Amino acid sequence: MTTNKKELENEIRTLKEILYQKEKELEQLNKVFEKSSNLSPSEISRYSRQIILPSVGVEGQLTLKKSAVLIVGVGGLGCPAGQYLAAAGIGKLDILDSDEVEITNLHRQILHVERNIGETKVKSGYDSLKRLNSNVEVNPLELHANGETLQKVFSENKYDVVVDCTDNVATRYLLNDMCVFNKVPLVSGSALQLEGQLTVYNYKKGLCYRCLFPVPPPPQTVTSCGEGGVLGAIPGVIGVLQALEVIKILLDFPGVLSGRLLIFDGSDTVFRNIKLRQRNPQCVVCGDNPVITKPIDYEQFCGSKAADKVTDIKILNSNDETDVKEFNSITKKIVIDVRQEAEFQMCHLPNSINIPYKNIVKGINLEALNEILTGVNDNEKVYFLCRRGNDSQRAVSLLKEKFNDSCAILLSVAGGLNAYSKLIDPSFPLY
Ligand SMILES: Nc1ncnc2c1ncn2[C@@H]1O[C@H](COP(=O)(O)OP(=O)(O)OP(=O)(O)O)[C@@H](O)[C@H]1O
Ligand SMILES: [Zn+2]
Repeated sequence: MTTNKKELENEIRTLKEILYQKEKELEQLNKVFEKSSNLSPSEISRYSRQIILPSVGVEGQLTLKKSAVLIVGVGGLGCPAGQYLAAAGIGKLDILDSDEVEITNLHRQILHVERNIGETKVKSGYDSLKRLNSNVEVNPLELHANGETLQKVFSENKYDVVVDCTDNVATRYLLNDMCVFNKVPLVSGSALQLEGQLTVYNYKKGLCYRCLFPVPPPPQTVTSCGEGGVLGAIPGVIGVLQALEVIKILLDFPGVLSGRLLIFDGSDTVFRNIKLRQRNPQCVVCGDNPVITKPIDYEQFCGSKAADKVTDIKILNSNDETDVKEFNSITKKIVIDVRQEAEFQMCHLPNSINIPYKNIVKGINLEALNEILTGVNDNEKVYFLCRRGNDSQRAVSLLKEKFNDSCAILLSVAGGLNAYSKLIDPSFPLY
C-alpha cells in the first residue's frame, strides 16, 4: 500500500517535470512562430474587450505584447499583480522569489493552491500563469534578490517596469537602487492588516524611494504580515492596482501614480492620495551627483534581513530554557502563554494563562503575574510559552531582571508552540 503510494507520487513528480519541460519547449516554439508584429486572430478575440478601449487599441495591445515586466515576490501582492498582467497579455513576465508555498499563504496568495504546498512559489506561479494565458512568456526566477543576483538578472534582461511585491525594507532599497541604475520605473506596493499603500518611483524624472526615505526605519518599528496579520483581500486590492499602474506606464497613460502615494484603508473602504515631494536633487542614488552607483549591502544598511521571516534569537542561557519534550513530560505545571490575545484565542494549550509579552513590557497585568510568580511553592517552575520561543525568552529575561531572581523558577519553552506542534502534538495548529 505504502509502496504503491510512493511509486504513484514519484510517477506524478516525474510527469510534472516532463510537463514543465514540454511547456518550456512549447514556449520556445511559440516565440518563433507567433512573434509577429501583428496580433493573431485568437489574440484579437482574447483581448478584444481592452483593445476596443480608445486608450489601448491594437497599437497598445502590441505594446503590451512587446513589453517585459519583472515581478519581485510571488506572495500576497505578486499573485494578483501577476494574474492581471498575464491576463492583459504582457509579452514577458519574469517572476522572482526564493520561498516555498506554505498553508498560511493560501488565504491571499491566489496563484497557489493546496496541492502547491511545499513547491517553490515561482514554479507554482509559473504553472498558474501559464494556465491562465499560454501566450505569455513566463520566466520563473528561483532566487533570493540581493545586489549580486539582481545585477546578473538585470544584465541578462531588459525590463520596461519592475513591480515590488516584497515585504521587507532591505529589498525595497535594493529594488529602488537597481531600478535607478537601470532607468526602469518601479511600481511599489505594500499591505498589512487592513491597510495598503501604492506608489510609482523613478518614473519620468519623478522621485525614488530614497528621495522619500533617505534613512531606513528602525528595524523594531517594522511589522510583518506574520506578526501583525493581513486580510487577504487587502493585498488583493493593492496587487491589482499595481498591475493597473504597470499597464498605464507601458501604454504611456497620463495619470500614472508618480509623486503621489495612495493609501487604502480597508476598514472603512477609503482611498486617499497624498502628494509626495519631488525628486530630491541631493538624493544619494537618483540625485544630480549620485554617490551610490552600484548595489550596497542592504541588510547592513537597514540593520535587518532581506526577508520578513522571524529569525530565532538566543538571549537566555540553557538553565533558563527547557525543550518541549521535557515541558510535555511535566503534568502539573503553571504555563504562561505570552502571545497576543488574538493568537491565544486562535489556539492554546489547556490551562495555560495568557499574559501577552507586549503587556509585560508596558507593565500591564503585572499584579496578576506578580501573584502567580510569588505565590508558587519553592522550586516550582513557571513555564513561558509563545509561538517560536523568542518572546518567551524575552519575557523570562525581563521578569528575572524585574524580580531580581526572587521568585519562582522561570523557564522559557524553546521553539515554542511550533516546536510543540512538530514534536509533540501534530494536531496543534502550526502557523
Ligand atoms: N529579497 C527577496 N528575494 C526574493 N524574494 C523575496 C525577497 N524579499 C521578499 N521576497 C518574497 O516576497 C514575498 C512577499 O509576500 P508575502 O509577504 O505576502 O508572503 P510571505 O512572506 O510568504 O508571508 P508571511 O509573511 O505570511 O510568511 C514572499 O514570497 C517572499 O519570499
Ligand atoms: Zn532618489
